[in-house]
Amino acid sequence: MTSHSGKFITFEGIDGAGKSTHIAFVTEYIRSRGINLVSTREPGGTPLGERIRELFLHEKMHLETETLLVFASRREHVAQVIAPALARGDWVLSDRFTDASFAYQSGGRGLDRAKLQTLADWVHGGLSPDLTFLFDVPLDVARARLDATRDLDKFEREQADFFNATRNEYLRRAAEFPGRFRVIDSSQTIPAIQARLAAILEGFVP
Ligand SMILES: Nc1ncnc2c1ncn2[C@@H]1O[C@H](COP(=O)(O)OP(=O)(O)O)[C@@H](O)[C@H]1O
Ligand SMILES: Cc1cn([C@H]2C[C@H](O)[C@@H](COP(=O)(O)OP(=O)(O)O)O2)c(=O)[nH]c1=O
Repeated sequence: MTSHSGKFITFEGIDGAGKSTHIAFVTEYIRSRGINLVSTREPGGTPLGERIRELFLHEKMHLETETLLVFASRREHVAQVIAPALARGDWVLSDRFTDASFAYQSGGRGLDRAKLQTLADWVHGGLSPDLTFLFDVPLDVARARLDATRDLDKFEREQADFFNATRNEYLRRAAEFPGRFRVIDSSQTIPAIQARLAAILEGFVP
């Protein structure tokens, strides 16, 4: 649906699903094919977006304020980073994009999906991911991995019901858009996951 020549790949999953671990592998895999790529993330990806990210992650606010902030960050990200990179023919790897807003703000928090769709139509400017990896894992596995590693942000401190609803919305989106989503069972070992990622990418890179 997009007119660019680069590819736009996004990475999604509940906190602790292993997204960061596997982005590194995919980045290396694509670079090794001689493709220029831009690695970025949301919320963030631009200097303004990174400032929004700090507010978004650490301040308490109304659900709709939170949603508007993340889409403001995304608008800047699309305009300054994603669209120009794709137009140059570079590939863009983004640690989260709009599916995260559906999963967290709608699935987890209960915002009306129609409002998110309106914002997405407004902010994307016709652009959409070509491929989305969803790292899917049961909540107890994700929590055990996170507890072992770091201080949690406000989303990571949420309760089990929130993360189960978030995960379910991701899976619902994956079923709705099977053409671009690849669901990865992240309870497997890292080498098993890498083998699956390589098999998917083999069919995707030129
Ligand atoms: N398949 C896996 N098996 C065991 N540990 C894993 C696996 N994937 C990730 N981890 C570990 O779990 C923790 C969280 O992974 P991370 O990639 O930071 O998750 P996310 O970015 O999705 O929050 C890290 O310590 C990481 O090494
Ligand atoms: C992009 C996005 C992220 N988030 C949340 C999910 C994560 O809990 C948090 C930051 O994501 P992330 O960068 O994946 O966190 P970390 O660096 O700790 O792995 O923001 C939303 O709630 N909505 C969104 O639209």
